[in-house]
Amino acid sequence: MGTNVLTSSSYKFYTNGEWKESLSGETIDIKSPYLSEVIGKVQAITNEEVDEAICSAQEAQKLWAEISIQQRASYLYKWADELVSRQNEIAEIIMKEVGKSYKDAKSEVTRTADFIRYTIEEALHMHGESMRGESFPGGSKSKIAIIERVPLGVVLAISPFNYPVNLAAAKIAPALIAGNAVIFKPATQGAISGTKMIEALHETALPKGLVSLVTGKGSVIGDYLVEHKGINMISFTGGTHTGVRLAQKASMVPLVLELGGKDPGIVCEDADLKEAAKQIISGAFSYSGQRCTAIKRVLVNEKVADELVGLLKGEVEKLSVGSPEDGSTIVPLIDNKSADFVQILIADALGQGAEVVIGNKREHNLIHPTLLDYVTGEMRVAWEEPFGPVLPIIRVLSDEEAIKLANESEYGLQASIFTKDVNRAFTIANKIEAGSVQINGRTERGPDHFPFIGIKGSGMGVQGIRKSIESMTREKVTVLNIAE
Ligand SMILES: NC(=O)C1=CN([C@@H]2O[C@H](COP(=O)(O)OP(=O)(O)OC[C@H]3O[C@@H](n4cnc5c(N)ncnc54)[C@H](OP(=O)(O)O)[C@@H]3O)[C@@H](O)[C@H]2O)C=CC1
Ligand SMILES: O=C(O)[C@H](O)COP(=O)(O)O
Repeated sequence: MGTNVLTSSSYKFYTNGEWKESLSGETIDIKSPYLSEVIGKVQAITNEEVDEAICSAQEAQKLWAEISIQQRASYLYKWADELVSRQNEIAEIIMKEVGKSYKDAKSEVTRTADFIRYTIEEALHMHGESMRGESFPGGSKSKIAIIERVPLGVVLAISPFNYPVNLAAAKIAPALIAGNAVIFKPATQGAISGTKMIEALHETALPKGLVSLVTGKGSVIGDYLVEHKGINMISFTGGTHTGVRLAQKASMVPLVLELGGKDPGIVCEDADLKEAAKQIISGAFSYSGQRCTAIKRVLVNEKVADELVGLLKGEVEKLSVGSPEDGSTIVPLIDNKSADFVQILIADALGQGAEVVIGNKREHNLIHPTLLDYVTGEMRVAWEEPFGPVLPIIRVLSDEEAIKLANESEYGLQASIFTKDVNRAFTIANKIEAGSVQINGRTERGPDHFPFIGIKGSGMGVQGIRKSIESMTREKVTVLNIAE
């Protein structure tokens, strides 16, 4: 850390194997969330440039699907190696661009390299199947179906700001190994990190046109990309509002959507409260709560609520607050608008009788970790995703009430249950409407080969290495009729 890694004030977009400036002549300023300065500009590309990218992707994909998976793997292994060798530079850019601590940014890069390698290995070990007609009444033994997975074509990968490298590569790697081409649209705040990741991919001498980096505001080029007839599959991670809009615009293409969340941490009266408090605070406040999987509300049994609140407060007091350059856990939010939104949720709750346990302090877009007690269902913070460091505590009288409140949410990403009674944990888990339920642990996406699922307003389809590969391929059946 320390040297200035942002060497170019204006970053180019990437298509057909070349780095280009947009003919629009327009760029977008990328302002660091904590440095109060513009750290670079990215191209605002035109619809015609999107067309060119998709056209070259279609061409390149045909040949890419023809070569062997071992050949495709060799490019991706090189990509993983390149990322590792550039980890310090990329981590520093992630830190500056999205305000994530250097340590977390670095582990995002190494996690990405691990992800790519595991994706290759998984794909190498995925095989088709065959079946004979004789199993069905009247069917014949001489009819054999060979069922293989084939690529879908051109995958549109749209990623959010909070994991600008990892969540993008988590789409690009499975798409490529399965034989697809990729149009990658990074979050604008995150596009420089995305550019660096694609520079590493470019170093592998990947065939021209196979991957394009298209930069520009989602509100400007998003619909054009999503509705484009040359796109055969969309993998999107981002907010629920954007995802729902996208689903309405996209027609007749498979979609995987990983969206927002309001993960509850349910604490039963028999829980190990000390451990629960640790897990909840780490789950809620890492990277200032800017994680889809952050614990975003605590539903605690009234009998142990006072004790838990004391323990939670103690854990919050240990959190470091400040600059990502100092390795702080609580860092300035991505922009002022996001901080304003968190502030509105806090003010609404306080106006309706919630009590501040700790926090509710703000310096520009840095919001100190805030615990709110006595939150009720009337308050917005009980239901809305803050994407910031505020954790509401709702006191409940029973497991049934906790389950009811958990399920009344529009979201269904994950939930955590804290109890020493495994039967009780399963009884609750079975009733929770969420993609995943964690028992005695914080909500989180990893390890990355686990299926990662959002239901209701939290998404559609499944990610996770094998599931991502499956989502970017389809089954194809070839039937052999042997002469008898
Ligand atoms: N379930 C999951 O796996 C995850 C979910 N998330 C969710 O993402 C949100 C935070 O990320 P954030 O980046 O702010 O999310 P946004 O929804 O604002 O943006 C996500 C991506 O969508 C793009 N986009 C914006 N408008 C359109 C459009 N009309 N058509 C197509 N694409 C568009 C954005 O581009 P641009 O930046 O240019 O606007 C960005 O690349 C939170 O709600 C969080 O919960 C985050 C991570 C993981
Ligand atoms: O954006 C997010 O929040 C991630 O998908 C969650 O990943 P994590 O649980 O590994 O932080």
